[in-house]
Amino acid sequence: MKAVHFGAGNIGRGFVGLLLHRGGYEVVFSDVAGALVDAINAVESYTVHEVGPGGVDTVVTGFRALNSAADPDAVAAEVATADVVTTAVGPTVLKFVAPLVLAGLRRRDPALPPLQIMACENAIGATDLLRVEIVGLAGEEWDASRAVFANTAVDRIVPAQPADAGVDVTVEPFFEWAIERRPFGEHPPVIPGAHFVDDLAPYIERKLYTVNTGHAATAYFGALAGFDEISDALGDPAIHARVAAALEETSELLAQRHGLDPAELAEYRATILERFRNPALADTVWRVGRQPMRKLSRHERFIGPAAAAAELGLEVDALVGAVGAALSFDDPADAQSVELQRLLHTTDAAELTGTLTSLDSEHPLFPLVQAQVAARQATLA
Ligand SMILES: NC(=O)c1ccc[n+]([C@@H]2O[C@H](COP(=O)([O-])OP(=O)(O)OC[C@H]3O[C@@H](n4cnc5c(N)ncnc54)[C@H](O)[C@@H]3O)[C@@H](O)[C@H]2O)c1
Ligand SMILES: O=P(O)(O)OC[C@@H](O)[C@@H](O)[C@H](O)[C@H](O)CO
Repeated sequence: MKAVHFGAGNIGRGFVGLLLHRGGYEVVFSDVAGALVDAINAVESYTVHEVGPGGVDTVVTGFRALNSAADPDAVAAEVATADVVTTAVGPTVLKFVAPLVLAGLRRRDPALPPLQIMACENAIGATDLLRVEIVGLAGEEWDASRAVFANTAVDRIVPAQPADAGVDVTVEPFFEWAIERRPFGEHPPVIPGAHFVDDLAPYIERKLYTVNTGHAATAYFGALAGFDEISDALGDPAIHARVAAALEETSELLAQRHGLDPAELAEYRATILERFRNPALADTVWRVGRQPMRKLSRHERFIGPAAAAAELGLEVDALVGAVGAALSFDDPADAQSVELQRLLHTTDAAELTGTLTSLDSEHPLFPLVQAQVAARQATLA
């Protein structure tokens, strides 16, 4: 069995590649970073180090890597004969992966089973997004019987890796991978430890609106207070209280929307905050806060739950406070952070609120976010 995995970065090697290897797939990593591709091809194995309570080391073998920027044709040839395609490139990069997957499908022997495609990104409906890109490129030639698409929710914290780590990856021991079951019919992919579910919505929303809302809130409050590391930021009682309050608001929404048990949600929140506090993980506010404009967009970790909660008349003060902290995220190395700070200097508060969140000005959340934008602009004047 063979899997082609796009994005040989932190989660690609430290989670998706690892579980595909455990499932018995040969893993062909495809990446645009030439030095990373060379480094992967220079070794016969790499080690995933789990740090924290119960952590173990796992040696991964049976992989190779291709440079999709230098040799897209080779990638298409691998896709043509693969069983599974996965991605972990970031939601905004899926449109660049789509042409390669389509090129592989065009070359695929019609006698082969449908290609099983799963995008493993932090976004609701990421695989749907990839499917729309592929189908759009194919136009009238699209043959829906050649591929199956399943949305997934992946959870494991994999920080940026030290420069001297080679292709080894340090990760937390915890992981969760929920995958839509129905698209696969009787033939799901072999991924030990993953669970297949009929309705992914509660899983992806619980994950994105708890793990990622809490993580990003910690990063933005932490950066504002001068912390570099997530574990240190959460050690600050004032930041802990603000993050916990934001997660109580998202839990209330999840309980109402999906009927999730409040006591189980409280336990889930506690586990997650404990994961963030893992001192062995060396995760930074800069990685976790990366791409703040993506994180402030309509269906993402802040505006997604806050908009839905506001529509239901639920509390959103803590989430709105976290949005305010996100507006202060100022990392010269992050293109979206630079653009956000530029827009704050140049754009009227109401217009910028609409640009960032895509909320209608009549939406009950709109004036609350606009007030945060105006307050941030007042500090810059
Ligand atoms: N790191 C985590 O803790 C974690 C956990 C769950 C989900 N995710 C999600 O996984 C995705 C990747 O995150 P990451 O932390 O591994 O980032 P990363 O930057 O470590 O890895 C992304 C990789 O994608 C590669 N890439 C960029 N453009 C590409 C292209 N066109 N084709 C092939 N490869 C390309 C990059 O070179 C890089 O190696 C994101 O959507 C993220 O939200 C990350
Ligand atoms: O990858 P992002 O930028 O969407 O979010 C940053 C982190 O919150 C994220 O990578 C988490 O570590 C991960 O989602 C944990 O499962």
